[in-house]
Amino acid sequence: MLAGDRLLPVVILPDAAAAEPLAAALTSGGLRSIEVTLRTPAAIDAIKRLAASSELLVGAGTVLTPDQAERAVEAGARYVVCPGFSAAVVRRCQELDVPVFPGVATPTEIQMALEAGLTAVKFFPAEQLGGAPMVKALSAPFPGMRFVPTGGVTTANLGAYLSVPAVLAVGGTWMVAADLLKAGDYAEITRRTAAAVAAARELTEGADDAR
Ligand SMILES: O=C(O)C(=O)C[C@H](O)[C@H](O)COP(=O)(O)O
Repeated sequence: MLAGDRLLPVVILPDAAAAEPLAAALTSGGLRSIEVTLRTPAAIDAIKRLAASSELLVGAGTVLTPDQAERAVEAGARYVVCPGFSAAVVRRCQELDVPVFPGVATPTEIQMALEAGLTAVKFFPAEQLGGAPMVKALSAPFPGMRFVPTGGVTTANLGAYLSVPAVLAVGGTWMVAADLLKAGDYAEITRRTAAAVAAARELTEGADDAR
């Protein structure tokens, strides 16, 4: 699902009316998914609008409770991302048949995710936890687990993450930074998105050639 672009833009939307121009900016930058965090009152409405009107695969982020997962899925979210591991949230998503990516930071949490039947998790906050070398070290004992490092990722360091075979995709707000959304600078959002897409494509194709 996220394996195509290997990039997941994480958005904190203050105003649901920004949903459509933002979707257009991301799509023209070459992206196909978006994670709308439930950090603002506009989030559920924004998910509804994106699910109804854009070609993007829309997910909900910062999901902390089973009820939030349910509301997000009702609004049209097709996957759920959490900052940490909650067995209750994971279970509800599985009941709803929606992919869920709980956040992990330790081997213990990865084992919890494995026990819950998951094959991919978010690694959060990635840079603060030790970056790409930490993902590499954590992935060694869990060969079946894939990671989505998020937190502190930028165009400058995404290559280090995407070079780790266990990394499914990287996520973050850098392509859709709050100041750009506030200023309505969709051209810069498209520019950052296109730069990230090009960097990710180059790395992924390079890795495929080397295999
Ligand atoms: O809470 C969640 O579920 C999240 O999605 C957390 C966000 O992914 C990170 O806060 C993004 O971090 P930055 O890219 O460094 O801004």
